[in-house]
Amino acid sequence: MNMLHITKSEITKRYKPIDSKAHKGTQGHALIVAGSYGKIGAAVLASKACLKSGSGLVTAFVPKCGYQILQISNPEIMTLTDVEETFISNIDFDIKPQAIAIGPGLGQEKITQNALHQFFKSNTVPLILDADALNILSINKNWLSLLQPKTILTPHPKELERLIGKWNSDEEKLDKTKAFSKQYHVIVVMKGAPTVVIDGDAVYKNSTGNAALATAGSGDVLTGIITSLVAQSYEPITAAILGVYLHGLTADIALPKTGHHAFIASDIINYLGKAFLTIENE
Ligand SMILES: NC(=O)C1=CN([C@@H]2O[C@H](COP(=O)(O)OP(=O)(O)OC[C@H]3O[C@@H](n4cnc5c(N)ncnc54)[C@H](O)[C@@H]3O)[C@@H](O)[C@H]2O)[C@@H](O)CC1
Ligand SMILES: Nc1ncnc2c1ncn2[C@@H]1O[C@H](COP(=O)(O)OP(=O)(O)O)[C@@H](O)[C@H]1O
Ligand SMILES: [Mg+2]
Repeated sequence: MNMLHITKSEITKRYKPIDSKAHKGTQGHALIVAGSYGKIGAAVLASKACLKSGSGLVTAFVPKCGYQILQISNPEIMTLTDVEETFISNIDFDIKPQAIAIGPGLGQEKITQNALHQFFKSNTVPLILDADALNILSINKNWLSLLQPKTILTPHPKELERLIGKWNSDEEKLDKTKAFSKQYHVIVVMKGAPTVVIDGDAVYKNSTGNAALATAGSGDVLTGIITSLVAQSYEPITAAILGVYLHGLTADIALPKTGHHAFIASDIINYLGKAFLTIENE
């Protein structure tokens, strides 16, 4: 099988140090479309992880109820709001991001589903889809053909099952995911222990991470990391591989200090700097 282990040496080959002449305008602008009433935290986590992974500018697009939460919890992040108070109804903005994430905490209101449909019909910006964006696609499977090639999907096992149906073995799960990836020309980040990234017949198995990551919001953070790397002009497949490696590495570095129990999704964000330094110092 065409399976590559995502080891430190594979990562150092792909990592691009930040240019000494970089400025916020060259470090990529990422847009995070996320959150609904009660789940604005998902938007906070994803957008903060995005900023802390190197994007020069990050904008969060949230329902109106998320405005103050975003601005107070993350002063470095710009915030755009939907016309609706508690959910997103129309993905409309006048910025030019280099990568867009949609999904964490989004909810599945019918109006939100329609907003996604309209967006998919016209969008040409590299896209990362997670959580409710995946659940919405699962109940509207004919919209999958609207996605641009190399769109990144980051399902956990339940979200993957909603997309591709049940499997009876790991082999069948892999085969079905490869077939799905080929049919829609998308990259699938099969989250789990370990996370496996699928791009058609190419399979990349991650080598970092531990059970400390089994905590609310850790997937929202991964979405932010991968989106940041795409905004910084990494190829989508490289962003996916590097993103899952860094995400897992934060937990490996933190574990001796935090233990499994007390590690939370915000700690992934706190340890991102140390994870990047591990790669840079190779
Ligand atoms: N602070 C926040 O605002 C948070 C918001 N979140 C959002 O909440 C929404 C619901 O997400 P959920 O993922 O909780 O709901 P889902 O219904 O999609 O997934 C939960 C189900 O998936 C199963 N599952 C998850 N990971 C699994 C694994 N590794 N192996 C086997 N089964 C697995 C669980 O047992 C459960 O049955 C999403 O929009 C998500 O982004 C969550 O990320 C948690 C934090
Ligand atoms: N036992 C584990 N070992 C390694 N990684 C794990 C483990 N449990 C969870 N993770 C990682 O944590 C993340 C969980 O994502 P997800 O279920 O979407 O969380 P949430 O929706 O709460 O943000 C994934 O990246 C997954 O690979
Ligand atoms: Mg999730």
